[in-house]
Amino acid sequence: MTALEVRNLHKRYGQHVAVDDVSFTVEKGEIFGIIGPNGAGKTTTVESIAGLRTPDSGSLSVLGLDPTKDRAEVRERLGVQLQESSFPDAIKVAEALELHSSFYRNPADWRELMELLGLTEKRDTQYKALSGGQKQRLSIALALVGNPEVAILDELTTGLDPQARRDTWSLIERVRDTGVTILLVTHFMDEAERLSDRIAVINGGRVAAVDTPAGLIARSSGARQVRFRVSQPLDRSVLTDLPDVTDVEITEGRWLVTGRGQLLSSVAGALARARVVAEDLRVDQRNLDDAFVAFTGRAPESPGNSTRRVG
Ligand SMILES: Nc1ncnc2c1ncn2[C@@H]1O[C@H](COP(=O)(O)OP(=O)(O)OP(=O)(O)O)[C@@H](O)[C@H]1O
Repeated sequence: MTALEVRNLHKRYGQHVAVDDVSFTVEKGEIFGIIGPNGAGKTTTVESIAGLRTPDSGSLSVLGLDPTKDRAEVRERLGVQLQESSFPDAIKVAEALELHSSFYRNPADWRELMELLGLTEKRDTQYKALSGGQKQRLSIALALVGNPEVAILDELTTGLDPQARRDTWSLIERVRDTGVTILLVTHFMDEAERLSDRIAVINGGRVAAVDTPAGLIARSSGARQVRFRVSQPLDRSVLTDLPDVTDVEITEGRWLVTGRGQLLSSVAGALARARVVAEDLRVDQRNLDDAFVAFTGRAPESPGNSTRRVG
């Protein structure tokens, strides 16, 4: 069953094309990640889905509804955590949650959410006195307080320290396990890889690829390398003859085999046939950072650049 459908979305600000042509479909119950460089059009895309921006062309469907026409119904069934939330400075944590829960027909238990997000001891603290991480956790709680069927989380864990990030990931997995569909915009490749069932890579206002994290990594990886020592003499041609192998270097008894495709299993099979044991075997591990570079031509923003400590 489809939860979200984006077809040929196009949005410009004046002469500047923010979203050129974006299409993807999110199934019910999925965590769908969106990654891409700064300014790629991620926020414009998700804010259009949330009905907060009006696209110039293309079509959007949220649980079968049109977010530009069926605003009230979409608001009821879709929760949004935006990059920058603005609240009155003097509002207290518990007041904000109670107030927002009153906007919905079938809200979640706001006290439970406050507890889940570690905000109970800050319940009487004013918004202006919260740390960056606490404000972030409050914005997640507010996205979930309406008991939404779909939640949009933009920069979910920006501003959280490593432990708080991991706790938030567990929380999001628990939310997904209750059947909520999650659209997750993130700059953190570890977060996208850990949480997403599928990921869209957006670059220059277009979808560069949509796949599972493993699929993106597999599609992006060019050369792979395997390193090992051999238990007994081995003829180099045993490996250079393999179709997946492009290069073999031997330095001081250490073998470095470069190749593509199923390199590790090809090499392991050839060594086994030659009755040679590979010792101290290492395989270069490709991850989503490599996929990001391959599909966008840029390195992902380093988490260290934007992570603040939770006060
Ligand atoms: N309200 C606006 N008016 C004018 N230009 C805008 C507006 N909002 C976004 N843009 C521009 O549109 C482009 C896409 O912005 P958007 O925020 O959607 O990208 P993004 O992928 O979410 O970026 P980031 O990762 O930095 O949040 C950017 O060049 C941005 O400067």
